[in-house]
Amino acid sequence: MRIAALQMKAIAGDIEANLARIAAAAADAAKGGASLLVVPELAVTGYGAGEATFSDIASPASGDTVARLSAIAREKGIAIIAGFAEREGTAVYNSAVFTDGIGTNAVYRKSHLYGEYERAAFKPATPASVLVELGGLRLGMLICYDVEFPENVRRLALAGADLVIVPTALPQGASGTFIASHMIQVRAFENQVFVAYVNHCDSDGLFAYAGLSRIAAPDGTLLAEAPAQVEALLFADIRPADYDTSRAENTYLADLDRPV
Ligand SMILES: NCCCCC(N)=O
Repeated sequence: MRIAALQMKAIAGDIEANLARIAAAAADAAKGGASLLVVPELAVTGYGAGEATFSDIASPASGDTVARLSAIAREKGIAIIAGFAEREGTAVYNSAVFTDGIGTNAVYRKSHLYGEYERAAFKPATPASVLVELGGLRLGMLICYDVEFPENVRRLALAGADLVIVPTALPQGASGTFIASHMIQVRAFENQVFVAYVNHCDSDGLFAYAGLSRIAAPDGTLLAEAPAQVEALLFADIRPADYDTSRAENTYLADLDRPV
């Protein structure tokens, strides 16, 4: 299955502009033969929108934001995973939705919020394995900081995920460069899964982002990577059978509970 990942300069607080950008990328991704388009953390609202704006424009899983993403997926003929601010009652979650546009929607809520900015705006969710099937593959979702906790990726791998999708808002800096340039490939290798790590680029007035989006294979190699500061649409062919040797040589999951 071919996937596409949009490293995106989102506009803080401008849902219309961000949805238009996502729709254009969905058209390009479908033309490129992709079955799935992934866009960054809070791509619909912009990561730097701020607590008050998140509260004002947050939308329930059954609401307008997911409906419009689903309509884009249906119109362009491609599934979409997108970060959005999700409202449930008085709570607002930092969420990501999978929609195939033809009836399947699945929402994942970020469990490991990063910094006071996020903790002031969002409610943390209990860590959970949200898996969806697409193109014969099992996709799991995490959001940015979640992936920096090995337990979260391991949980998805043990639940049967072939591919872990990570919408992200990784800031510029030495730590961000290390995480993007090293940690993501290790997460893929130590769990023998594919990992798609999809970041913002440039800045939104509040944050400057590292870019450096990438799609890593189970053997730790990169199938695609973006530069630091510009928008990019990445493509990768996800073929688990190509990594049977890696799985046979690196039996972490099988050996996890083997008696010592
Ligand atoms: N190293 C922590 C960066 C996490 C940023 C985020 N949006 O979760």
